[in-house]
Amino acid sequence: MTRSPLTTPQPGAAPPAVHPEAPPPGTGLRSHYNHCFGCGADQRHGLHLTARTPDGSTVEAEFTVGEAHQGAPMLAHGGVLAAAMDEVIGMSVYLFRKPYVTGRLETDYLLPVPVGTTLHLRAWCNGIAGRKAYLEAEGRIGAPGGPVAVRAAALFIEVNMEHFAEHGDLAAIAAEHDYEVNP
Ligand SMILES: CCCCCCCC/C=C\CCCCCCCC(=O)SCCNC(=O)CCNC(=O)[C@H](O)C(C)(C)COP(=O)(O)OP(=O)(O)OC[C@H]1O[C@@H](n2cnc3c(N)ncnc32)[C@H](O)[C@@H]1OP(=O)(O)O
Repeated sequence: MTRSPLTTPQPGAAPPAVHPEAPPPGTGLRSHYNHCFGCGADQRHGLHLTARTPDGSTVEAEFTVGEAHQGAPMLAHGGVLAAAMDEVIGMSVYLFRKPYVTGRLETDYLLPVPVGTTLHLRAWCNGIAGRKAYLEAEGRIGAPGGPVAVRAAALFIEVNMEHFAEHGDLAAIAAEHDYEVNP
């Protein structure tokens, strides 16, 4: 991965520990929001990623590139692939049971990805320093051990739920999460 210093764990960053309330190994992860472009079942234009964790600290998902995801004829749009990486990384950091948002996302495109391809996505955390989580993901063509087509490195920043209340629609989130809007 060609990464910038901004997505390279800073000195003193600690390796992440599996959260005691993380889903057990082998468990599927539920969508964090029904209308999410990445994982929401009710978002008809979305990517519909469904993920699982093999070990409570990393996440795996598959994304099949469809006609709606084209950039060049019959080839995946780079921005859509970046969205898939953003989503799978977001799912992996949510295993730590805190709300995070993407601060920075870097993407390497190594191979063209034709429509109809299933990308096998994997995301993991390289370290945590305060509110900053340093994460990485890859997308492999056709199989978990297939050729790497996309790599991403990201810096996610921990926020509080008020972030979503102030800037978005906390009530919509609270409808799906165990969170009181007006405690
Ligand atoms: C949906 C809610 C559901 C809730 C349920 C639970 C949560 C579920 C969680 C996950 C599920 C999956 C989610 C999938 C979706 C994918 C994720 C997205 O697409 S998120 C959308 C795109 N991202 C934004 O909209 C962020 C917009 N930016 C901001 O709001 C702010 O800039 C923010 C919060 C990122 C930082 O602002 P500050 O004021 O809080 O903090 P400051 O002091 O600026 O930064 C803190 C530290 O981080 C560094 N930093 C911040 N941004 C950076 C950047 N872009 N590059 C490098 N460093 C950065 C700073 O230098 C600072 O570092 P130093 O502590 O001084 O060492």
